[in-house]
Amino acid sequence: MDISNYVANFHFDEKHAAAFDNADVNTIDLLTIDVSDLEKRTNCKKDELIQIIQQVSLLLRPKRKVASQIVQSFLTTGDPVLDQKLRGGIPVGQLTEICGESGSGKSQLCMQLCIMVQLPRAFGGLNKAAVFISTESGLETKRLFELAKYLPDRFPEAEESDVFIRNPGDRVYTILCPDLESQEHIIQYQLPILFERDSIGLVVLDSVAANYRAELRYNRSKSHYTDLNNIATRGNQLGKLASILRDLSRRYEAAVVIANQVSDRLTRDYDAIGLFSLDYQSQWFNGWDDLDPNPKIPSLGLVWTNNVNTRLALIKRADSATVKARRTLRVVYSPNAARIDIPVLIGSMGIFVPKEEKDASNPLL
Ligand SMILES: Nc1ncnc2c1ncn2[C@@H]1O[C@H](COP(=O)(O)OP(=O)(O)OP(=O)(O)O)[C@@H](O)[C@H]1O
Repeated sequence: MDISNYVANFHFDEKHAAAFDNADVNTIDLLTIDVSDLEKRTNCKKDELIQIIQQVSLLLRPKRKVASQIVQSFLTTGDPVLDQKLRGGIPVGQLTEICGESGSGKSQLCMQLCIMVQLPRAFGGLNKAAVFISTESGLETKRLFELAKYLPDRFPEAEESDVFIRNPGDRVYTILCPDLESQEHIIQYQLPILFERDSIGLVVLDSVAANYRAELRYNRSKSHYTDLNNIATRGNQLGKLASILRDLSRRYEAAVVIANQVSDRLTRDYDAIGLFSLDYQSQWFNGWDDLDPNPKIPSLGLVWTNNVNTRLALIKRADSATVKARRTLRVVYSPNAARIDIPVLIGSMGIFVPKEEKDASNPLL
């Protein structure tokens, strides 16, 4: 009997344990098969079976938590104003997606978080290591060092030694997975081992869509059935991926940040397709609406959207042709923060809210 997989220190008496083993009844069977069928299969008495089922059900009942007992912790972005607007920073124990077009700064923000997670808790870090899983090109270690070098500028009131990281690469595990098979293997088997061996506070997956786009794509010009099959397989794999990451993030109190690519969004005639159409409604969870200059759609569709707790979009501003480093960081949806557009800049120190915005949002900062 496999009860020890679910609860510790629960033992069936010898008679029932032998009966369940002989009838090949496991814990799930015990809780799901009709008790009369169990009675026939195991030759145990019905009232004894009911008693055992009640005991096991009680032990497996989810622990109740009231909202006030749930304490949400966050990893700092390294910018107090950005953290304030995100209502704390990057949530721990949840999945956060950062989507945006190429060059919008997704990897920059991910690398920045790999530095921040190493900081002491007093500065919003978790004093833990990061895992950076890349699917396209490896981690830019030179940039990682540059970001770490600017920590004293980010925390001017701190003693320099408190925010000094001599070798930021020492606490960032980097893994390159160039195809879907290695990606699945790494996330399912290697990542849990890393979590057991070291104190990990952040997992970055940069970017999630690359391998799915290459291997399980929707391609109308080929067989329609292959397309449908690919969509179903992809949905299944994405659900599994999110579930493993969510489980690890909760169990080990880590933040999980996933970079996602985008494709162009075509404006549609809503008079024709209706306001209840998915195309119209999706503006609220995709991040870009038709009023944005170059509307986009995050890759991987609805299944993935449903698996992500927080979606942040990095949007190149209309004036980014003149001021190249300007971006809008949009909270698309989040359990912690309202939808909001935050003007940010990408500079040598990483992503930050420019001074004039800081002054406008809080004159004390
Ligand atoms: N050392 C630096 N100093 C200032 N800005 C930088 C520096 N390095 C990169 N950038 C900025 O970051 C942008 C690139 O960001 P990043 O590589 O994170 O994009 P991305 O969204 O991850 O793109 P992709 O999807 O193609 O990987 C550049 O356009 C540049 O403006």
